[in-house]
Amino acid sequence: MEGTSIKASAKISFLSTSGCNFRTNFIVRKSISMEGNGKNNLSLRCIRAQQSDSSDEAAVIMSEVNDPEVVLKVKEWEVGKFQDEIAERDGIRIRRRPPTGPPQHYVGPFEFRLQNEGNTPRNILEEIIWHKHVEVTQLKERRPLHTLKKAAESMSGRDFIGALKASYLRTGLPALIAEVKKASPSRGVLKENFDPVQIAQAYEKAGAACLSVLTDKKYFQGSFENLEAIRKAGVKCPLLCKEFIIDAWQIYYARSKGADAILLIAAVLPDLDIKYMTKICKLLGLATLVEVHDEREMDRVLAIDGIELIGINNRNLETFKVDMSNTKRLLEGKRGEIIRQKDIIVVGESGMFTPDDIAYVQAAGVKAVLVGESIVKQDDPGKGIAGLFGQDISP
Ligand SMILES: O=P(O)(O)OC[C@@H](O)[C@@H](O)c1c[nH]c2ccccc12
Repeated sequence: MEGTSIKASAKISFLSTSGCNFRTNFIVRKSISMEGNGKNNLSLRCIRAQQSDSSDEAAVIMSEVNDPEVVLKVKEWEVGKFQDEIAERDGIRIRRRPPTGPPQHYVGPFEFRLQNEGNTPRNILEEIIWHKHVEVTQLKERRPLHTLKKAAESMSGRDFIGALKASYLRTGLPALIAEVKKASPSRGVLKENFDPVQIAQAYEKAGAACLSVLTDKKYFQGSFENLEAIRKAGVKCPLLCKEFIIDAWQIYYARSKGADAILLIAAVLPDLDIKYMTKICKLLGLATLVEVHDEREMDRVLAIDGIELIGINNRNLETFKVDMSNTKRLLEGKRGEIIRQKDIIVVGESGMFTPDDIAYVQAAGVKAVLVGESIVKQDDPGKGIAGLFGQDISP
């Protein structure tokens, strides 16, 4: 337990269960790295995957050993094991889980809190991701991938990117992805009497091309029930499931609840994850919005084949600072050229309140905007949209 500082004197240090896991993990990692990378015996590695990790993915990998898709799946499994190393190589600062175990330990009625550099999140995004990791691990136990897959594959989807393009052609203004957002960690509760279906219907009527529905409970007071309810209420706008995705399982889950698109955050996901998850989305007929915040993330995403939709977040998810010039900076010069060549649609995200804001990001090159706070806060979110654009954009 070297390097562990115990905050209060009454608190006791002990080796947590996760400490044991790490040791097991270490042994597994060692044996895998001895096999080299990439070209070694695939099935041997699959068997090892199954032996070392009783997860669903390993079972799926085993059942599809002869499928070319398996290569990617094994990669995904590897990403799980080598996550930190791969993430570091891609310049990712967000760690997927606390390196020294969760910060809280419950033993019977007692809570032990060990705090040290390793188990305290460095910023809000990291805190969200650590929480998501626990949440998804629990959800996956209740709904294994193979049962979920059937539900996801039986859903029919709407064309998210097509709707954005059609709206841009219709209005000559950036297509609106209107966000159904009750609260956020940076702004607190945005709307007290929050009726997600009513808001979604008002957005659609007022000219939104697509909707974004927050599904994270703890930090955004969203839910998958909201997503499902909006879909079932007959709203025709394609739906983006606004979730912190760290595991392919979540994509199938989102689809089974009615999503037409999902968000992948480049600050969180290594290239390998982005490639693999985009591939799954294509198989399921979902669009992928890949979110970047800085030049490095933009360059990583531009180097990945098959990306059709990139979001530039004006809000830094580590500090909450909003800076609209971010969109402009990331679209200047060579990057803008590549985006045009590849025919990628860029979505300006966050912190837009006025027609001037819209004009500013449109001049920078975006063809769509993702807006939550400024419209959801209005008594009539439909009127909020007209206010945001300075004109009625309803169809
Ligand atoms: O409410 P705003 O400032 O208009 O922002 C909307 C949207 O861009 C924001 O909610 C968002 C962008 N990327 C995210 C990733 C996770 C959670 C939320 C977000």
